[in-house]
Amino acid sequence: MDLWWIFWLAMVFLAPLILMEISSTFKFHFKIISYCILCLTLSALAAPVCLLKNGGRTVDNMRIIRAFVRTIKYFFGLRFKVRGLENFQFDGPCVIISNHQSILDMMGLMEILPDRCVQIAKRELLFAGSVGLITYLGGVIYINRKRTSDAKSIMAGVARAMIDDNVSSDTCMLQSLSRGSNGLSLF
Ligand SMILES: CCCCCCCCCCCCCCCC(=O)OC[C@@H](O)COP(=O)(O)O
Repeated sequence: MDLWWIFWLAMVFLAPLILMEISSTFKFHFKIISYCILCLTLSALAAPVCLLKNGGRTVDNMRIIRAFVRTIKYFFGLRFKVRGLENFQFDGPCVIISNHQSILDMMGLMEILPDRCVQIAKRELLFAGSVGLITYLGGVIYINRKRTSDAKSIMAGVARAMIDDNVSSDTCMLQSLSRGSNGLSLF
């Protein structure tokens, strides 16, 4: 009986494990690619849940997206430590300005994301397959960074919506997700 297929199947699973032991560069890229594939897969799973629960594009879907994203840490054996959560208590509407460095930070963001928090992101995200779809369903507002006038008018619209929502400078919170700030830090 030809058992070569078992050998090749085993190699498909074993080769990455062996290469990860040998090369830290491979390990890094393998993990990043796995992370992206996981994001695409979870987005594809979360999209129908969002549509069934909330019917379309709404910030309420972010609760569902947040729950899906929070599972990613278990795939990679990660644990998050949040420092300064006492500075992150607020009653009314507010603006959160977060500093992030890569797509990996999204996991940390989702650990502390408050309910009904409308996010602003670069427009390119809309074209990221199922991730684009999930950001659309989650009510993300897109900014075209290549067209400053468009970006400005979108931001002006956001500002008007915030004024309508009674967000004043008193309720603005300047928080940072990066290390070393006085606000909130994620490790
Ligand atoms: C269920 C799995 C879902 C996975 C993805 C869900 C994502 C939902 C939240 C989206 C919020 C993302 C905020 C991104 C903000 C943004 O757009 O940052 C741009 C920066 O990077 C700078 O980019 P660059 O200059 O190209 O390095």
